[in-house]
Formats: sequence, C-alpha cells, structure tokens
Amino acid sequence: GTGVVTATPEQGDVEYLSPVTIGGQTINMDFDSGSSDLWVFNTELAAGSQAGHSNFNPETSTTFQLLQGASFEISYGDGSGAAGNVGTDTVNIGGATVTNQAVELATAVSSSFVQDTQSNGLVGLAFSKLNTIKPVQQKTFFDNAIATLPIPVFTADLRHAAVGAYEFGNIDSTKFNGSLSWTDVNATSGFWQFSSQQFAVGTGPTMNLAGGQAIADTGTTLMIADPSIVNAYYSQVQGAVNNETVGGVTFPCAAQLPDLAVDIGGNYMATVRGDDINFSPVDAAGTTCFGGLQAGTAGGLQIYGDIMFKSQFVAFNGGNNSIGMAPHQ
Ligand SMILES: C[C@H](Cc1ccc(C(C)(C)C)cc1)[C@H](NN)c1nnnn1Cc1ccc2c(c1)OCO2
Repeated sequence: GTGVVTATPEQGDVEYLSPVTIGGQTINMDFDSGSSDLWVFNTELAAGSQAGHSNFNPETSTTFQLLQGASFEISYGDGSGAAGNVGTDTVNIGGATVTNQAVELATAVSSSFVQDTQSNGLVGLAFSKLNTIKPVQQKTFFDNAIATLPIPVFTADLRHAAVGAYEFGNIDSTKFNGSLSWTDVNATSGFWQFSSQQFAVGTGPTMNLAGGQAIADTGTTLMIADPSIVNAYYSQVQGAVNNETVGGVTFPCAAQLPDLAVDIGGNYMATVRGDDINFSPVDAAGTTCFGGLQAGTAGGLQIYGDIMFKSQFVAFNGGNNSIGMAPHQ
C-alpha cells in the first residue's frame, strides 16, 4: 500500500521531522535523500545521549531481532556522525510497511545529534549502495518497500515554516503546479544525482557551469553550490559579504533577494524563491542574515537541500532512476 506522513519543520527549517513506527513505537525522524542508513536513538545509548530524545526500546518490541555481528558507522559531510549495532524490525511509515527492515541502533552519536532533541535519527533514502552496515550491507526502507508500492516512487513536499509531507507509492498532483518535469538520475554515486550546468540570477542572463553536477538532498538544510554561482548570485545583493566568523555569506536582513534558477538535468530550470535564500538572522537584533545559498568546493558536487525543496515539489522514482520536479501548488 501507500504511505503518507507529515514533514514538520524544526525552528528555522533546519530540518524536517516525520513520524516512523518501528516495532510499534512511533519516533520522529529526519528523512534524508542524501544518505542510506536508518538509524535511531535507543535505550542502548548512554543516558546522557538519550536525554530529551524519544528512544527506541528493542526489548519492548515483539518483532525486533538482533542482526548478529552486524554494525554500522556513518559520518556526514557536516562532521556529525553515529555508530552502533543493527537489528531488523517492522517499520511503518504512514501505512507503507516493511517487515525485516534493517534498524541501526546507535551506541554513539555526535554532539550535534544529541543537542538536536527534535530529531531521533535519520531515515536514509539515497541508494542502498551507500549503506554503511558491515559485514553485509543492508537495504534502505524505500528499496525494501518499492516492490509493494503501487508505483516505485516517494515524494517530498517540504514547506517554509509549515507542515508538508512525504508520500510513498503515490504522486499527489494537487501538491504542485502544472506537470512534473522528469530528469534521469545517475545513481553511480549512490546519490540522486543529475547534471546541473546552467543557472540564472533573478531576471539576469542564463550562465553556464560546464560539467556541473548536483544531488537532491532532503537531509541538508541549505543549498551548497559552485562558488561561481554563489558569487554571481550575491553580486546582486547589496551588502552581501563573505563572513568568516559565521562561516558563510551574510547580508542585511532587509536586503531584497533575487530568485535563483538552476538547471535540472538539462530539462527544467527550477526556480528557488529569493525569500527562502534569506535563511536566518545571525544576530539577536536581526539585522544581519545568513544566506541559504552557500559555496561548496569549485567543481565539486552541488547539494540542493531544503532551500530548494521549499520551492519545488520533488518525486523520486526508484523504478527508472529519475527525479520529477514542479513548483509547489
Ligand atoms: C548533513 C546532512 C546529514 C545530517 C542531517 C542532520 C543533522 C543534524 C540532525 C545534526 C542537524 C546532521 C547531519 C546531509 N544529509 N544528506 C549530509 N550527509 N553527508 N553529507 N551531507 C551534506 C552536507 C551538508 C553540509 C556540509 C557538507 C555536506 O559538506 C560540508 O558541509
């Protein structure tokens, strides 16, 4: 069957949380199309790490089974990470259910996860080849569910400061304008990756980024793009500066931010609303704001995170490895 769950933004849209039922226990987790491990806060963690979190208890689940000798260890690009043991259990996301889903029980988590008490783990929705479980790699929830879904798709409908949804096995056409533009994905990297070689700032000319590649990553808060795009964009924003102390571009919160259009696979220009690129104030007075668009390494993989998802409804098709996009309704 299909599954639909709410996606509730944390304060400042830092991440989106959705309810996941594991062995009958419902836990709010962060769905991440840029990684492939489902790991959860749990009663095996040190008490100090468990504090403030919803902790899965494998002992009270009648369907949990330890995967003897299996372990995981994941580190994320922002320097955070988690590691621990592995079991299997029945995982139900809004009605879409997988029995014997690999559920990774963290026995160690980095401080950023401990401090983020709204999030109790991640549900990886990238390709299973990135799963970190050893000695035998395991499949993602979507990979396990795909055969039982009416259509082999999950969709992300993420909103600025409002409740959105993730849906499995259905494309709700009331959630977007017009029709979806589909783009082939290169799954070799394990990410939902596509070419992104053109961009436009506001009503300005289309510019080229030869060889540009990007991933659609619901687990990343911002948009991390090539420095050439970022420089071209902020050259149009009065008072924008590269602020070493806060670690990225800031500008006056009153600045008018242009939209940014980025090429998706050569088939579609996705427009990201300028308002969403005004991400958050960095000072108490709210005079200086931090950009939702920040620079990655030149020539590196661009990461189109939640800043883009707030403007675009995205469908992930695991049947033919493609991504569909359209502006939100
Ligand atoms: C960061 C998230 C993974 C995560 C999500 C949430 C959290 C908190 C709960 C604590 C808020 C931490 C971590 C992302 N997921 N695909 C990811 N996982 N691996 N790479 N990325 C993208 C990247 C994000 C930020 C970079 C980066 C690369 O390189 C430099 O800075």
